[in-house]
Amino acid sequence: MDQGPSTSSAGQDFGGFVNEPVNDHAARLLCIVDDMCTSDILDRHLGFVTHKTQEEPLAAFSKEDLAYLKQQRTMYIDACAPSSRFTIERCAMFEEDGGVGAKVMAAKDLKSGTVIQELCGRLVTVRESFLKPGRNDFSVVYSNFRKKSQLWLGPAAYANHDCESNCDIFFLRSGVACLRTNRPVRVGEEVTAFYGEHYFGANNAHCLCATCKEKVEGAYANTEPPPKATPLLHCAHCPAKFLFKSWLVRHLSRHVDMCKFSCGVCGESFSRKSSLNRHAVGHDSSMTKFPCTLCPKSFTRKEDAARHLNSVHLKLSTHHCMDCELTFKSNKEMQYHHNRCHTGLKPFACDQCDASFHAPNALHNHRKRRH
Ligand SMILES: C[S@@+](CC[C@H](N)C(=O)[O-])C[C@H]1O[C@@H](n2cnc3c(N)ncnc32)[C@H](O)[C@@H]1O
Repeated sequence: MDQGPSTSSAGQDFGGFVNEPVNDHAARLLCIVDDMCTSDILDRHLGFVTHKTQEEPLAAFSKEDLAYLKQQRTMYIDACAPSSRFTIERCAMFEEDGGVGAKVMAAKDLKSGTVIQELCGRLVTVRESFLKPGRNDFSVVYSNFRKKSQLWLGPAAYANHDCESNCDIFFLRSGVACLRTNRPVRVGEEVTAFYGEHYFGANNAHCLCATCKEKVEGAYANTEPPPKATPLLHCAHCPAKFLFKSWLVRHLSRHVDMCKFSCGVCGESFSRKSSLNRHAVGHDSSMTKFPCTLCPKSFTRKEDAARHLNSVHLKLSTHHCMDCELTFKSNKEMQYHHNRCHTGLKPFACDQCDASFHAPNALHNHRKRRH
């Protein structure tokens, strides 16, 4: 999101930009506390797993870190409170969000110029090298004026971009910005921000906002030549199609023998040797440093212990991806994520052209856009 000087309304220090030393620790900490808050507060409230930066957890939190976590928690608690002037809801509009996106909707009529303080987020300046595309760069504010990028994480990060947005960024205090309406917003209307002229490609050519749709601009414009159909590799055993041979080869192993690696200690079987190896260290007590607090199981990785606690004991998101640490509310959501991020599987084929997609909502968007 590009922010020139004109949108810096309240904060004279421009949200902590002035002479602020760039500090990867601060950025990491913000990612970690935000992931914790969205898991604990927002995801429980919504009933699905929202975006995560996947930053490695800290070994220990200092007193200052805990105070920081508390402040971030307060932002989400206020945002999810019944008195909040907006709600955060599921949004299946953008394929890039992997079926687990969210959007902000007005819960009350708002006059033009309303500072929605509870729709805020914390800003931390980052080096470009810190940002990992598609992982931790999902909410970045860029200042054309100061030539710096800042992560902006908190409830406000769920506001989508619209080329004629109804809100602007408003700097509340050093390091904290919220949204302010720039025209009257009616209850039930989506609350949107303007990310910048070129956030979704040059002149926002890939923008999928409602305004672009209405004006047949951005990704809806008919100016591009029809996309050249990429020859897809077909699986001989099922309808799956793949872009790369390596993806097809990996997929084919599923049709051969799903469980060819079995554990010599407990007999559990796995389709991959790496999964068996990971499982086997669980039998070696010298390697398991993270015990479950509620049962005798022990884990080599802190994330695995947390995932076990969440799924087995707390019955939170029980469907975990077999290839990464993300968990999902339903098996379908997990499968769509797995298709998109790990196998490239595109089982949802368009009946009017050669395109196929990882999830039904992506197919639906394609049909609406192209046919
Ligand atoms: C700051 S997040 C907004 C919240 C997002 N919907 C989510 O749940 O993660 C930015 C991401 O939302 C999606 N997005 C928001 N507005 C968009 C738009 N106008 N066109 C395309 N994608 C958009 C893109 O995936 C983008 O990377």
